[in-house]
Amino acid sequence: MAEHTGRFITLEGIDGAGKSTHLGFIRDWLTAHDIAAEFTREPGGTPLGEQVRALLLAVDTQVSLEAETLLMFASRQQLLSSLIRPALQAGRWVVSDRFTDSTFAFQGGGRGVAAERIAVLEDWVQQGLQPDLTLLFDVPLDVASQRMAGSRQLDRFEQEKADFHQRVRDAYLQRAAQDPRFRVLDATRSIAQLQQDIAGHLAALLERS
Ligand SMILES: Nc1ncnc2c1ncn2[C@@H]1O[C@H](COP(=O)(O)OP(=O)(O)O)[C@@H](O)[C@H]1O
Ligand SMILES: Cc1cn([C@H]2C[C@H](O)[C@@H](COP(=O)(O)OP(=O)(O)O)O2)c(=O)[nH]c1=O
Repeated sequence: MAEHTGRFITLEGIDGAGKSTHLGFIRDWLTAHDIAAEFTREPGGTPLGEQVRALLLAVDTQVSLEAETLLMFASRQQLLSSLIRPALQAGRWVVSDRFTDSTFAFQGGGRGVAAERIAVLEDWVQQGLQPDLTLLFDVPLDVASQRMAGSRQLDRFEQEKADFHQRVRDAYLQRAAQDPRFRVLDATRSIAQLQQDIAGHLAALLERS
């Protein structure tokens, strides 16, 4: 028997790919289908997680790559135990703006932490729980940086050089190729085209028993 009855959806992509833009659309789609859902984000989503987020995104924070990885998982454990698991067990859907694939992509691909090490933390913290559907918003770096230009103050990750973001994108695509829970969206297309695709993926997930 499945561990939970709700569905767990995660949104992933390099910074500026456009994933946060679609949260409102997903919220409206779920409401229109009478589905109760929780929306959250990583790092963050709980009082402790939001403090971790503030620390990790601040441009003047000095942190080793191991400590950064562990803090991502500390925030994740808190979020899983206080929000994600209870919601799924109660039959609610959960939509998270980033989850563990971000750690494999940013700390793994971007910073060079071994994927095997991240997988140990994943097993410990998630105990087998995985998203049911992961939407990967994929764009070339130049499109993402154009989208971010002028529109926001860059955080500690966004300030990284282009080769870091290229490794993050490559790590995402490599991971997506190995796991059927991913849907890779060509996020260079218009918001309307993307929403059409997203609606199709949500409908398919709703149909899945
Ligand atoms: N498909 C799209 N086409 C054009 N602009 C987009 C598209 N998706 C998002 N944007 C714009 O790109 C910027 C970054 O989007 P955002 O959703 O904040 O990215 P992310 O959450 O992936 O970092 C925003 O200004 C947003 O309006
Ligand atoms: C969840 C997670 C996020 N991150 C990074 C990716 C992002 O640059 C940053 C915050 O994500 P995000 O919320 O996408 O930033 P924004 O609000 O600016 O769109 O944290 C990691 O490096 N590892 C992780 O495990």
